[in-house]
Amino acid sequence: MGQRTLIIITSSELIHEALVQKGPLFASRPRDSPIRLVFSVGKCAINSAEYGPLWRALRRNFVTELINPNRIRQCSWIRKWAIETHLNRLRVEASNQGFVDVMSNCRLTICSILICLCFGAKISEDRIKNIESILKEVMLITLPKVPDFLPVLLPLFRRQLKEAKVLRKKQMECLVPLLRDRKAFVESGGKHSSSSSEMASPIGAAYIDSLFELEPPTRGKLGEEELVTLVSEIINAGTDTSATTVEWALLHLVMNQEMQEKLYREIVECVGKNGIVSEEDVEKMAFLGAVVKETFRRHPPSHFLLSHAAIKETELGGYTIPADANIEFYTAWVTEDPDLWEDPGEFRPERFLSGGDGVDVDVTGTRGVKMVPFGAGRRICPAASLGTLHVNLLLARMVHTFKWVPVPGHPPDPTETFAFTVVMKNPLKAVILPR
Ligand code: HEM
Repeated sequence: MGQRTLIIITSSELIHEALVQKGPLFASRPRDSPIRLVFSVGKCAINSAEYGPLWRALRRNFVTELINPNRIRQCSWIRKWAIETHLNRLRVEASNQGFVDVMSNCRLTICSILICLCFGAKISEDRIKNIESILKEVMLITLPKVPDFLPVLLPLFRRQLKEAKVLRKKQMECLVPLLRDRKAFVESGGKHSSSSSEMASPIGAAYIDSLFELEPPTRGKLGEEELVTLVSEIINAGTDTSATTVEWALLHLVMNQEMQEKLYREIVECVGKNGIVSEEDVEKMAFLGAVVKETFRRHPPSHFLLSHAAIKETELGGYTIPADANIEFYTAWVTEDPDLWEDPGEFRPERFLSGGDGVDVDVTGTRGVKMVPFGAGRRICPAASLGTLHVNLLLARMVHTFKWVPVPGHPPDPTETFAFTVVMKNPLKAVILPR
């Protein structure tokens, strides 16, 4: 890999011009650093004509098999099961230690939902914890590093390359058994039973089934290495982003009890004090939607988008972008811009209600870039609606079931730190009181 120019784009107009107006000229940059390649086999046949068609086939498959509205409805039992388990776990944790840790619980719950969506299997909490921690390590080791931009420095990263290979082995060991179980289950028409997991219905119930079948153009079926990579990417892409959002939203609700009461009242008006919030209910809750949007604006889980590359020399906003330049988009900047937002540093969900400065915002960025928590253009997060549903539902059920208050003597600390997503440096702890 030769040396490439690195360009970081921060302006709202240039992000829009590059990703929406000139999208095809700013293609995805396949993961091609040696450390990333350890985890990206196959999907990432660099410099090969295969990458584009394979990526498009996977994306199409993702949309039809994982996030179409019918499939989302079919899988609502998974969220119900995972969130009930989540609320019980919080009760136990609170009675054992007097408070709960928000992030670790939300990560575990979202991760269990995504594992179940992918493999159609309910597995033990210890196994979910093991998968979650291995995938978190994978995510951290594959973050962009200096040799991604300056390959000449690669020799300094030999130790990390070795560590990456050991980690890849662990990743395969924890996911391949699930994958083989599911395959045997599907091939036996639902008769095969495994001692290590409880399988859901074999037909159409697990995302991995569609990957077993997939035959992308120019190549045969995907192998186990590739399947593990693809499923890990989905679990990683959906876990931290959603869990971080719930944690930041709750931080504001803990610090501002009036806001929390307003949200609680909206939920009770919709489902009653003892009802159970459903997926249809959350769509009717305007204030909940506003709290979640304001969280995406004020605390976008990811400050940068995925890497892009200029496929040929291109003009952007009057500048010449050289062919093959690495383009990074720093999108968090636009949500802090006082020309685009009133008092951008304030957390004020009402800005997304009638008359507010955010009410007409297009979060897909198609009509202009004011906030793009899911990216924009051809590479926009394919699961934005599913991610939003997970956040809305989890937050609504947590606020409906418990009143959230600060731990006495330990006020929440809103300092940020970077760990793939931008998270709270000191994870949120709170006391929960039954409603
Ligand atoms: C609150 C939740 C979420 C947020 C804020 C979020 C945000 C993002 C962002 C910013 C990107 C990069 C887009 C770009 O570079 O233009 C992305 C990509 C992606 N997201 Fe999400 N996401 C969320 C939930 C999910 C969920 C639940 C899944 C899976 C079920 C998922 C799967 C993906 C995948 C597979 C990609 C990569 C697409 C590609 O390679 O083209 N995301 N997401």
